[in-house]
Amino acid sequence: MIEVRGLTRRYGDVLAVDDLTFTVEPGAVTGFLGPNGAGKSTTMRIVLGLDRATSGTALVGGRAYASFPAPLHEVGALLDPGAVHPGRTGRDHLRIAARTNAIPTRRVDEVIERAGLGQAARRRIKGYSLGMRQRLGIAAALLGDPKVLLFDEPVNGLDLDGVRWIRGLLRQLADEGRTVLVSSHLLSEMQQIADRLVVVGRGKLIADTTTERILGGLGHVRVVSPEAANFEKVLVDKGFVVHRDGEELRVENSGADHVGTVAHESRILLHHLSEVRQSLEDAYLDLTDDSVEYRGVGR
Ligand SMILES: Nc1ncnc2c1ncn2[C@@H]1O[C@H](COP(=O)(O)OP(=O)(O)OP(=O)(O)O)[C@@H](O)[C@H]1O
Repeated sequence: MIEVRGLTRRYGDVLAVDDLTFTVEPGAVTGFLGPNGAGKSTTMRIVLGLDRATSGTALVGGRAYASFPAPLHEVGALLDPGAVHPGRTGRDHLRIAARTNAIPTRRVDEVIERAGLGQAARRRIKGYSLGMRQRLGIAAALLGDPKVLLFDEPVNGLDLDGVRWIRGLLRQLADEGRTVLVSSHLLSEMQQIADRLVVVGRGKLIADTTTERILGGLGHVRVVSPEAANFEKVLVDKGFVVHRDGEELRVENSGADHVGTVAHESRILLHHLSEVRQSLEDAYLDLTDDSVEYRGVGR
């Protein structure tokens, strides 16, 4: 489990992380979603003891990263896949990491296999494609068989096969009961990968819930009825949140089944009844509307 409490990180005038609180539970893939500069990498770096918090805490299994005697056994991370010695082979890179962390060498071959590095493990890293570098980074993250894994933008720059492979791997790791936090600014990608979403913008928490609820909760029901004014009153009396525009109603946070049932019970004639679901992308843009640091002209 990862517990972030009141986390704040200031760099001079920039408030990179602003009083952020969330928990990442085991057994699920949690997406850490936000636009560029939202503070995702900074938060992950603090969890991994690579940066200091200005205030607040970030704990793994109830402890600070720095307090682990053998951190690779507790937490694995893919941060910057470029941060490796280019002249070494992938296998040597992993062997050195294993040796310095008292991990048996046979584990190196296991993670090479799990990460699908295959024969590439015996080649020098400088000849690796981005996809191979990502796989090597993931092999390194898995080396200590940790219960908690953090992946910073793991699908960046990967082709479709690579993206599919990462999706499958994240799912397996979560199914094994591990805690999996994966950051991305790719909303469509998160929709396919994550069970839960922690959404951030400008260092602040915007939402922390299931992916489904973000999608479903922001949807609404559209109704067209010649008796719209009457139906509006009936719905409001029953506690629904309704907006009316002539013969058209917009019923928030509900489903067509509920609204249809109320119409039937009240003998109200409907000409149209449909659920309008937002894509995560639209939902996300709505949520972060005030929080996007850089936005292209013309949006
Ligand atoms: N070492 C640093 N010194 C100064 N400012 C920094 C530093 N690291 C991050 N920042 C600033 O903090 C803010 C958050 O950056 P961060 O990299 O954590 O965001 P992010 O959500 O990971 O974005 P991206 O998707 O672009 O990686 C940005 O405004 C960034 O410029």
